[in-house]
Amino acid sequence: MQEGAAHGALSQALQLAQLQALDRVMAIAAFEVDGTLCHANANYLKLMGLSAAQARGRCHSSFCTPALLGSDKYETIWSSLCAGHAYSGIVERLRSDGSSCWLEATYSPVLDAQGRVLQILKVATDITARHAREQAQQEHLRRLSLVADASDTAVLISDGASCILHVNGGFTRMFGWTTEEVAGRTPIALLAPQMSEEFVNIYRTELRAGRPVGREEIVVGKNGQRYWAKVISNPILDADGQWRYTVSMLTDITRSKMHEALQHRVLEAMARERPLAEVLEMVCQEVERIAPEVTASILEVDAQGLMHPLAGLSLPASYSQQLDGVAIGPQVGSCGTAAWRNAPVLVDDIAQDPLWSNYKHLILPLGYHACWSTPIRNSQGHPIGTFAFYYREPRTDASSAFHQQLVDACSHLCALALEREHARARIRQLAFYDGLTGLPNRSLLQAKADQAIASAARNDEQLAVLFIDLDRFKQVNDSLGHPAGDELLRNVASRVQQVLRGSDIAGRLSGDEFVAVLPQCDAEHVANTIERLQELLAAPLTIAETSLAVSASIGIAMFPADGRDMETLVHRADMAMYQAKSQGRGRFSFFSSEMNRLAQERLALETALRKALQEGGLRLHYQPQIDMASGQLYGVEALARWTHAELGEVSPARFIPLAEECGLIADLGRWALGEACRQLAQWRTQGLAVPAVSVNLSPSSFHNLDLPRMIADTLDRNALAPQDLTLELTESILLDTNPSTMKTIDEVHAHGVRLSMDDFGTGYSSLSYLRRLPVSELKLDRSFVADLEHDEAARALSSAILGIGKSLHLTVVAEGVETATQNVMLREQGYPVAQGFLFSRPLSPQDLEQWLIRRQAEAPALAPVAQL
Ligand SMILES: Nc1nc2c(ncn2[C@@H]2O[C@H](COP(=O)(O)O[C@H]3[C@@H](O)[C@H](n4cnc5c(=O)[nH]c(N)nc54)O[C@@H]3COP(=O)(O)O)[C@@H](O)[C@H]2O)c(=O)[nH]1
Repeated sequence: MQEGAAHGALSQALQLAQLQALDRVMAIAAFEVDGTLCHANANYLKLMGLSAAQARGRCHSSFCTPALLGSDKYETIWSSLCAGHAYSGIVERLRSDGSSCWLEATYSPVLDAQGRVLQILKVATDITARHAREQAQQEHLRRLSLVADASDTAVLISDGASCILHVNGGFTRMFGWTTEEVAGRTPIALLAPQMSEEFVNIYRTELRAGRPVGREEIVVGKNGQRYWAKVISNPILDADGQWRYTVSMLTDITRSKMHEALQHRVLEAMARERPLAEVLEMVCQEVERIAPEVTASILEVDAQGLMHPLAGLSLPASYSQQLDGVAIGPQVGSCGTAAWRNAPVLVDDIAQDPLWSNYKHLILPLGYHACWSTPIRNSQGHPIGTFAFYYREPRTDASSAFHQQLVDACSHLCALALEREHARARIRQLAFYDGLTGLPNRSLLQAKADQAIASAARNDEQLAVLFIDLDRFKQVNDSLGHPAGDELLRNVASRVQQVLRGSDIAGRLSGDEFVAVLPQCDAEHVANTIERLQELLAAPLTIAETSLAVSASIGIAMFPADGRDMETLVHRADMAMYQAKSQGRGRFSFFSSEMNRLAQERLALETALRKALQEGGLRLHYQPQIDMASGQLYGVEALARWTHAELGEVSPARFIPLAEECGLIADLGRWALGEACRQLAQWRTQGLAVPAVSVNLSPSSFHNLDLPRMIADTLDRNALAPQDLTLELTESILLDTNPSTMKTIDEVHAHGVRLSMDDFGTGYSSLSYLRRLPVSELKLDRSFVADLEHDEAARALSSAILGIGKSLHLTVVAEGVETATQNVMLREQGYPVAQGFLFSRPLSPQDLEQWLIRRQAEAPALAPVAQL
């Protein structure tokens, strides 16, 4: 009994201790069945932020969140408690300050002896901090999984046996499989079955050793879609260093990899100047390596719209050859139509598609059923080729995305290679061919001729070089304009080519000069060829609505007789051409050694003349011009003289044309002007009355727009008036089409310098021409004067010319008066001025001074002139 009482006391004490311990660590509260708080320990009050007085009478619902109160849950739980059922859970409650706290709580109904619920006892622990941590952790995990699933990187987790455990959303999107579909399968067998066993072993060894493995691989998805993927596999080891998992990440690098794989090789080949066909074949091979299910082909489309196979060795040559030269069009298979439309053409069923109706018999026997062709465009967007895939198996949607990327990469590269080739061809054309006629230019002609000459030398054969110069080409150019001249040259080039053999070489040197090289050719063959050429050239030709009679002067030099190299042969053929030209139009002439001698002489003379002009070796003589009425000096004409050290006196009739030909005439004119003005000024200083000086200027001197200023300076420098100077022009100036000529003439005239038309009556003496030129003087050509005494017509003409001059208020000077009879006749006709040996030959300045002094002394006897 005592023992029992002791045991009971101990048990009570223990219960009390437990309750006290519970009371110390837990928050405890008791609620009436209606929810009124009837007891709360210190922990509870503290947790809820209440004093005992504030807690008293509060209802349980006042601690609950509006969300809980608004839901059915609250009523359900409370009813269940009131029905005697306990409830445990994590609950959110509101403190007195409105903040929320999280409790791990147990609600226990307190029953009376009859089992009726008297109160609800709540025992709770504050887990607010833990709850916040867990929430944060969950959010972190949620975000992580979002990253994993939302990322485009495919992530795959496999175990140590390489069996797939999990794939992320990115994997599913990229490859089409969900985790459920691929769990348990090995990644390599699934994605890259082509991978070698050797690599698989290395791969596993590395992972087992804890080392990550990275590689770039072509991988295949659920529907056959292919990607070029960058794969990084990271092994996850456990605490014991055992390989437990592998996390592999696969990134789609198809586009960049394609560009890299293709561009690397192709651009390198281009940089190494490999031929176009080789570069494009490389593109096809690379494509077929990346996508073995296709056969690639590249065609070029030329400027005429004809197709030419460039690459695609996997297609039989017999097939490609049949496409060569086929014109693009609206129904010309996939390629011809793609180039025609300048848009991709995809034909999935060649057998049925009308685009292939004329060509399917070529391709179907080869086992191809589909063809996808894309135009290759130049930088202006025009089709210059096609890039095509031929398929033996039906195409799939999955593969076409991959193929599209290949097409994009390749057509760009092909365009680059083709455009580069076109640019090179254009450069070649510009560098070696004449832009106007398309004939080889001087450089190419030289190179080809060198080869032909070397071959002729080796085989001991003759070879002819023809120098062809069109007759009167300048006139066509000047009268019909340059476009007409160009057309004439193109036409002549084509006619020259027509008469030549395949082995002959034709080229254009410059202007209207062509050269032809005829290998294995004797003089007879040359003559025949030239005869045919002249006949062909003479065939009617209408340019700019004008019918032209074309002829050419041709010079011929023969290898080896006339020279052993092209330079010599062309030079000698040129000399022979001059010889031919001097004989009239449409002639030809073979080179001779006499011609050569003359040419050498001419060259020597040219050199000496240049030197004389530079070193003051030229002089001026002056021929008096006489006023017929008074017998007084009217003026003097300055005439150039040159005494050559070996040749002696060289006639101006020889060195003036030479100066024209070798471009010295403008310098000579400048010198003559300066010297004549200087001399006139000097005479005047000496007190000699020389009224004016005439200077001969060639038409080319008037091309110089600076001539008027130069004349004005010269006159100023010598204190002369403009009317002291007369410039003698020849009628050929009327044919000069240089735009500067008329402007210069007008300016010189406006300055007050007189202009005289020399040799009048021999050339283009037309009144309309004369009116255009502001001349003050005409000089009757001396041929009329020479014939005056014996020729009625000459007399009539000289009279008519005088009439023309008078009607235009021009002074007419009779040239070349040698006899007194001529002089009388001219005076009777009314000529106001005369010049000729009768009065004086051209004289040196000193002789002219003596002449003047003598005349002045004899003045009474000399005037009138008839007394001469
Ligand atoms: N552009 C330049 N042309 C010039 C210059 N100096 C001369 N020439 C031209 O050269 C041609 C030949 O000239 P030249 O041998 O001096 O002959 C001139 C006279 O000597 C000659 N003449 C004069 N009177 C007579 C004569 O009674 N009988 C006869 N047989 N010949 C005579 O005529 C030439 C002058 O002719 P023209 O100039 O037409 O007045 C000649 O065309 C010169 O023009 C020069 O510096 N620049």
